[in-house]
Amino acid sequence: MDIIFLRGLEIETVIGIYDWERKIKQTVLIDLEMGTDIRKAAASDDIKHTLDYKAVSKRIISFVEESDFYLVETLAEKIAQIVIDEFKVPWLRLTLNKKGAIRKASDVGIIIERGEKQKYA
Ligand SMILES: Nc1nc2c(c(=O)[nH]1)N=C([C@H](O)[C@@H](O)CO)CN2
Repeated sequence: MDIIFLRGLEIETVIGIYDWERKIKQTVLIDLEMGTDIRKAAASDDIKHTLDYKAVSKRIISFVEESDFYLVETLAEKIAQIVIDEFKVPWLRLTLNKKGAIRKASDVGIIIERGEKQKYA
């Protein structure tokens, strides 16, 4: 299985469990690894034979900007489901970093893996 990755996608959104967090936008950083088979695209040199990482990033940005979840868990799970369902990705690993949420920590967040890693011949 090959991997297409997207790192450091920075998006402003409403996220958090406290009252003050419901009134402001905070930054989340998203890293995504998506399982795929890149060989057809490599052989044809044609975007239609691969996962378009620009299309994925635009969809995630638009979803996250409009969202207002309480937990990072919920936001991460929803993003994962969109990528799997709409882009036919069989496996992904998603890191959601709510940078600055913990005063004495540089980073805090969640890493999830969903789907099955494929074995290609
Ligand atoms: N497991 C989680 N713990 C916490 C979350 C969360 O989303 N998942 N959120 C908060 C607050 O919103 C925090 O980010 C603000 O400081 C606390 N714990």
